[in-house]
Amino acid sequence: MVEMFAAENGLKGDPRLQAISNAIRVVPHFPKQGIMFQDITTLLLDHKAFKHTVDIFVDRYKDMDISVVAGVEARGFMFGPSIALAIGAKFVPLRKPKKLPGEVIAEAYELEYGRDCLEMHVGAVEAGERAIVIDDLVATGGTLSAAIRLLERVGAQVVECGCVIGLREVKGQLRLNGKPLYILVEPREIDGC
Ligand SMILES: O=P(O)(O)OC[C@H]1O[C@H](OP(=O)(O)OP(=O)(O)O)[C@H](O)[C@@H]1O
Ligand SMILES: Nc1ncnc2[nH]cnc12
Repeated sequence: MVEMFAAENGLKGDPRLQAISNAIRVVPHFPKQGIMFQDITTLLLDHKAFKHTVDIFVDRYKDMDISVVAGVEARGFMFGPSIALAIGAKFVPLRKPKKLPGEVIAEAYELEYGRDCLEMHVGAVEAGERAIVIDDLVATGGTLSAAIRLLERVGAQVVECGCVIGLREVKGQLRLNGKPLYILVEPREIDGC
C-alpha cells in the first residue's frame, strides 16, 4: 500500500484538513446518474481553505529537491502553479490532446467509459529531474498513471503524486506502479455547503 492520507501522516487532528473537506461541494448525479461529484470550485472560493490546501503540499514538498511540478488538466492547473512557485520549481502542464502547440509526447489511459490521453511538451522536463504530479482527485488512478509514464519516458524521477481528494481504496493503486500517493481528504458523501 503506497496510499498516504495526510491525517495519518503527520497531520493527525490538523483542523485545516476538516476545513478543506468542508469547503468541497458534493453534487450528486453529476455529470451522470450515480456519480457523487466532488466540486473543488467551492474550495477555490474559500481563501483560507484554498491556502491551507496549497500550504500543506508546500510544507511537504519544499525540502525534497523537487524541480518539476506537473499539473493535470484541468483541475491540477488550479493547485499546481501555486505549489511550484512556493517551492521554487517549474510548472509543467499535462494537457488533453491537441492543446499544446509544440512537439509533444502522449500517453493514453483508460477512463470508466472509454479512453483519453495526456500530452507533455518535449523539452519541458529533462532526464534526472525530480518531479511531483498534482491533481485535484484520484478515482481509478488512470490519469495519474499516464502522467507518471510521460515523466518517466523523459527520464524524470516521479517522487510522489499529490491529490486533494482520494478514495481510501484507490481502485487504481496498482496502476500507479508503486509510486507514493499523498491525499489530503476523503471524498465527501453529502453536501454540507
Ligand atoms: O483517477 P481517474 O479515474 O483517472 O480520475 C481522476 C481524474 O478525473 C478528473 O478529471 P476529468 O478526466 O474529469 O477531466 P477535467 O478535469 O478536464 O474535467 C479529475 O480531475 C482527475 O484528473
Ligand atoms: N466523483 C468525482 N468527482 C469529481 N471528479 C471526478 N473525477 C472522477 N470521479 C470524480
